[in-house]
Amino acid sequence: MTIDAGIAGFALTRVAPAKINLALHVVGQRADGYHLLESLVTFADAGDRIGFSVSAEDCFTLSGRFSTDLQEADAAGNLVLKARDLLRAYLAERGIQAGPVHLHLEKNLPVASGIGGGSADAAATLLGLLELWGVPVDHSGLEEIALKLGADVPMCLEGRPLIARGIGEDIEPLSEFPSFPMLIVNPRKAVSTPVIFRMLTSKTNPPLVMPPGRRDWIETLKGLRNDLEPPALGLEPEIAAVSRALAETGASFVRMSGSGASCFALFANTDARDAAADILSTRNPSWYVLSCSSIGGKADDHDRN
Ligand SMILES: C[C@](O)(CO)[C@H](O)COP(=O)(O)OP(=O)(O)OC[C@H]1O[C@@H](n2ccc(N)nc2=O)[C@H](O)[C@@H]1O
Ligand SMILES: Nc1ncnc2c1ncn2[C@@H]1O[C@H](COP(=O)(O)OP(=O)(O)OP(=O)(O)O)[C@@H](O)[C@H]1O
Repeated sequence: MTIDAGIAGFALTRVAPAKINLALHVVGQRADGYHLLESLVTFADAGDRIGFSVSAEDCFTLSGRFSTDLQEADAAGNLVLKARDLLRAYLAERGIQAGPVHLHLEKNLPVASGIGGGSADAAATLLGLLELWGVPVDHSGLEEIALKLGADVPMCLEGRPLIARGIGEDIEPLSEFPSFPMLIVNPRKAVSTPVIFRMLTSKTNPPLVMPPGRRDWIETLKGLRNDLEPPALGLEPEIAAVSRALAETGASFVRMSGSGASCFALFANTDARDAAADILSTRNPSWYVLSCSSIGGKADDHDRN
């Protein structure tokens, strides 16, 4: 694994979008220790990028603002390479030989930050390799590979608003969820997902209930929770500062995503989001601030700019 110039010149590129848990209810625990969740999820229109080219031999290169945070890790532990190897093994079992590839990861999302960067990379790698290799894999086969890579990978394959249940594999698309101007802010403190799950005091919390009929989505979100927020706040108090700073910008809605420490804010329009991004970046130069929009299902009447 080497750090190199970048993603230009690849045969194919794919964005691996940041995942946002708009709400995350922990409703039980399986015998193997994994937690049962009910999560309302959307995705940003920004994230990591992955480049794909056919090559004489397999290779993996990295660039991007957060690439050095992954350099330390064993290259074989990178979810991009795990996804390549699992897909190749799945195809080999079915008599399909998948040739060597050069994969490039432009790591733009902070690592271990609750926005599923590694899971998004794994999902984008699966989808990109299928296209590069020109091989057919049915949806259930792909979901089976995805779940082996991580509980968040099946939802990242979907990449659109959805409700996830089970440990994340039971997915119901939410076509009516709109796009929102959004900020994602991380205090640059890595938070370990298994540690936060272990810190949970209650494993059986009230379920995620969606009100019937036409919804005010912001009011709906306010009635839901992220059950991982209290333990994450206990471990990393700066999450409270991020959340407070976002709320003070006048955002319509603020919450922590996943196991933290990233928080997100939804805004009524792009002007309000851009003004908030300027203020937060100036006052907190060490924080990671991503100005983007969430990807909508169908209806999209929230950005009145
Ligand atoms: C917090 C979330 O990001 C919400 O979407 C996910 O539940 C975590 O998904 P992920 O990072 O892809 O999780 P994995 O890589 O599969 O698991 C990491 C660790 O998190 C814990 N884990 C994860 C998912 C889950 N439903 N219950 C768990 O208890 C387990 O200790 C597991 O060993
Ligand atoms: N391509 C990758 N990008 C990010 N992390 C990776 C990658 N490959 C392996 N990892 C490892 O996976 C762990 C989780 O990283 P990730 O950034 O996906 O966390 P996260 O955003 O908290 O995920 P989630 O929201 O799914 O819990 C890190 O400790 C990191 O070392």
